[in-house]
Amino acid sequence: MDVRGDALGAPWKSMSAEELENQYSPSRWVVRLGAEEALRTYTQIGIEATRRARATRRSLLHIPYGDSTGETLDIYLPHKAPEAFPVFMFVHGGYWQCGSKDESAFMVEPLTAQGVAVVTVAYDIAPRGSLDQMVDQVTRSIAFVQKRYPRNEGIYLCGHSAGAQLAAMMLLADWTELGVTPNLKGFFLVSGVYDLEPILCTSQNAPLHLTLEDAQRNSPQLLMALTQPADPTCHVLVIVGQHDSPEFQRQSREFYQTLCQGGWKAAFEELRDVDHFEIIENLTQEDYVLTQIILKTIFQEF
Ligand SMILES: N[C@@H](CC(=O)c1ccccc1NC=O)C(=O)O
Repeated sequence: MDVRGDALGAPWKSMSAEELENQYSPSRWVVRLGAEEALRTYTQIGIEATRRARATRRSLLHIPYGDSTGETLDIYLPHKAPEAFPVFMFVHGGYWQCGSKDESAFMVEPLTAQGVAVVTVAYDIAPRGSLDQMVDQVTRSIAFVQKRYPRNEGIYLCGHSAGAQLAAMMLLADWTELGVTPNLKGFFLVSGVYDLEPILCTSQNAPLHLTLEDAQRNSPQLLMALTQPADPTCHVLVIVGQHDSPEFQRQSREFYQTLCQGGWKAAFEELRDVDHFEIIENLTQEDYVLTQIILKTIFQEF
């Protein structure tokens, strides 16, 4: 392919190292605050939401779904937990090297108030875990939830940023060897990265040590082009913020297009006036547009 063709198909290939670093540093695109303050605020809101969730909701904390110390999850139950309920699982972001379930219970209050159980998933971030291990861990966390709540009214998987890559990989998971097919009814992929190759050229790769092969094996954008939907009725909503970087917006749009071409029931939303972090922070609010989209999807109110 000539240089022009390459740049058209993959505009990041013609970017300088500095520009690529910028495009893949979400906090630098926050307009309401400085980059460091934006990251601090995100963590604080997550910690506070988690504290409130644990104080006000019935919770089962640090439940192991596997043998590794990182393989635990938290379950937050609706108040008068009925026999059966939908389950919303959240896979946190942080470029596979930071973040934790213990500061990620943003959406617990509004969702449990409507009868939805919320599960926040921990996985072994780098340098302890490799990306292949993280994908395997998230797969097993979903199988664990299905086995624990076999009569669930649907599992809805949400991932943010790097967590959206992990969640998107679940569209391609092979459940046969786990002995259970989870009742996955919807995906919410928020401000994600679906083609990992550009990450190789950024400082984010220092603790990850991704090779080109690792990146390709874990890029749902590449893998999705080669597969058919396991369940064509499963909703996949690809969401990005107006103030996400152009590269993050391109990644979401192209992944959405690939999902459509592959026959998935996909939708795309660019949410106005929000950046990479505000989208998730706002899930603490019942009246936020994305909280409402999630509730409408779960309760099929269209
Ligand atoms: N150092 C990164 C941090 C970051 O990307 C991030 C932080 C918290 C949750 C998600 C994030 N992004 C992707 O996973 C930045 O520049 O914003």
